[in-house]
Amino acid sequence: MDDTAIEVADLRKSYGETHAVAGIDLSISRGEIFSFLGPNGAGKSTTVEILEGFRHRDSGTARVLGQDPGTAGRDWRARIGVVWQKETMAPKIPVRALVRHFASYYPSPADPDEVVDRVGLSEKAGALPEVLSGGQRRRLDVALGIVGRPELLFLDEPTTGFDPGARRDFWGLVRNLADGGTTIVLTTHYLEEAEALADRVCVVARGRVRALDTPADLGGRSAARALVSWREDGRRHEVATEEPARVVCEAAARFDGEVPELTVHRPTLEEIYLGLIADGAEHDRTEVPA
Ligand SMILES: Nc1ncnc2c1ncn2[C@@H]1O[C@H](COP(=O)(O)OP(=O)(O)OP(=O)(O)O)[C@@H](O)[C@H]1O
Repeated sequence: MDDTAIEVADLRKSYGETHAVAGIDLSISRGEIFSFLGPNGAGKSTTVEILEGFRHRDSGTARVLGQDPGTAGRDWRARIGVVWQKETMAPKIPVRALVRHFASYYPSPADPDEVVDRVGLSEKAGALPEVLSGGQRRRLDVALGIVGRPELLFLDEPTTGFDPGARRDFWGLVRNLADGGTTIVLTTHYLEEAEALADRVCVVARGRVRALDTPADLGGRSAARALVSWREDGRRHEVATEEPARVVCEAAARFDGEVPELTVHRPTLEEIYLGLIADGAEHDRTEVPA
């Protein structure tokens, strides 16, 4: 079997004068958790909807599970799960019955009861969707997205409205799915979610890929200097260094033990991300003079 789940080259889509997707190239491996990050209006949803086969591209090539999403048929669609950014329209059917109903659309679905349990809705299995809380409603969307046992699962801001515990449970669920071989394409605005889950993150801004790498290496993060800071002689000292361990050891030797108010700071994914977005804005300004 081909190891590539998604391959796109020079993907483009405009709405009138808005170049929502302005030439995107990327490749996603089977079993990978791949995360899109980017500011509002960056072109993430448009890209993902083209890959899901719900939006037509203007130009470029796209292969998703070996087929062109613009022309692929029902068999292909049954291999894909989607959790939309907006709530799925749910009829007045209780949670468990609804998940069972959705399961009946797929050739080899998961056990609906197990799915309800996996998303943490067992206690609400008999409730109508309309009485669920925002976070519970979102979990129902996730249940409907995974009940067909998709090979490829698109999650568009899946944890909006989740409390911190539910978010961590959800991360566990996504990791389990990926361990079982499901390819996951996650769009999120939560940097910690991308960091916790993604094998690789793709920063998109103004319809283009700004950076694509592992969370640890994105934008040169792992090679970036650390900031070591401590209190000595009544004032704060700060050293930006590629060798934080050496700086800490030297300080520890001087103090013969604990170093007062010692901190070692490495750039967070959020700091790297904000830098990439700012760099991109500069780049765009030089490309398109006001
Ligand atoms: N149906 C549409 N008609 C016209 N313009 C659209 C349409 N859909 C999206 N756009 C525009 O295309 C650009 C990219 O939108 P898109 O929804 O892909 O961004 P996004 O990165 O998913 O944003 P967000 O993080 O806010 O969901 C935006 O400028 C948006 O206004």
